[in-house]
Amino acid sequence: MTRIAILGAGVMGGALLSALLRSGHAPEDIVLSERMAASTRELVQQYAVGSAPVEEAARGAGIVVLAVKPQDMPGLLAQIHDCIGADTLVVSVAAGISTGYLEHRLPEGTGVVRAMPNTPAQVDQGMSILSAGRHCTAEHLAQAEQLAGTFGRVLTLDEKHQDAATAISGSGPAYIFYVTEAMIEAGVLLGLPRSTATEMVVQTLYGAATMIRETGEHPSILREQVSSPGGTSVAALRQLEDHKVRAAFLTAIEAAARRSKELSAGE
Ligand SMILES: NC(=O)C1=CN([C@@H]2O[C@H](COP(=O)(O)OP(=O)(O)OC[C@H]3O[C@@H](n4cnc5c(N)ncnc54)[C@H](O)[C@@H]3O)[C@@H](O)[C@H]2O)C=CC1
Ligand SMILES: O=C(O)[C@@H]1CCC=N1
Repeated sequence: MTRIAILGAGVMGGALLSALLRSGHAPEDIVLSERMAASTRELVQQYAVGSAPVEEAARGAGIVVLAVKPQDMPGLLAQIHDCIGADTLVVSVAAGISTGYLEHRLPEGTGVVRAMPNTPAQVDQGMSILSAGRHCTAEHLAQAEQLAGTFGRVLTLDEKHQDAATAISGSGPAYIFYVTEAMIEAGVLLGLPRSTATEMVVQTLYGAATMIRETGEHPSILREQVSSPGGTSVAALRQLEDHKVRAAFLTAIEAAARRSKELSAGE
């Protein structure tokens, strides 16, 4: 089986590691490299996978996953440059880092895929957007799609959409968690015990998301079904409009996309 090296085992690298194991990859086919010794020890003990310095982990791997912060990418690429084989696929999950940037810092002709996953990958409900680099073959892309498919849904899009993908689905869970927190806080304000408010909010989010997926209806139709004339929902929605919550989402998501562009240091 293809050996997979995960370089950087923080939130995303760790999520990928556990998803691969859940989906049946053998621990001996996965090697991780993490510069924080305590995290490495914990993951190696928990998952029985091997660990090695980045150079060693990358050498001989069929797929090398780069899961470090964008700021750490130049150093990592310099470290592994001479360890990438001719057929190795390099998959980067870093926000803002383009395939061109990676290709310029890896051996000429390296197959590269830029991926934008999200943290629901931890529970196999991820959303990953993939974009192929210049030297990425159909087989490379299929490998990357299969890899990302182990922890959720996958879309393959032109790279020009990656900043939008980062802003919508990459960072998206943060907005949903923020809304969740706010709704729980509102329940507490109305006198509910925090645990009761949490259960109500979480099941409501889960139910609403499931409804959107299963009915295929536009969210505005589903919202109208909840909003009885002169009732409670319209009273609340009017406040959300008055406080420009929709406009705030547009501005916020634009800011995330802008930040994704800024993180890209060019080629
Ligand atoms: N957290 C998220 O929701 C998402 C993160 N991403 C991207 O994933 C990448 C990683 O993000 P997180 O996992 O959140 O960060 P993190 O900080 O949790 O993990 C990064 C890990 O890389 C390690 N590291 C850095 N340089 C290293 C090196 N040279 N050798 C070995 N290990 C090294 C760090 O010690 C750290 O544990 C980022 O580029 C981010 O843009 C993408 C989608 C979602
Ligand atoms: O906030 C970030 O920069 C990363 C990329 C997408 C989600 N988390």
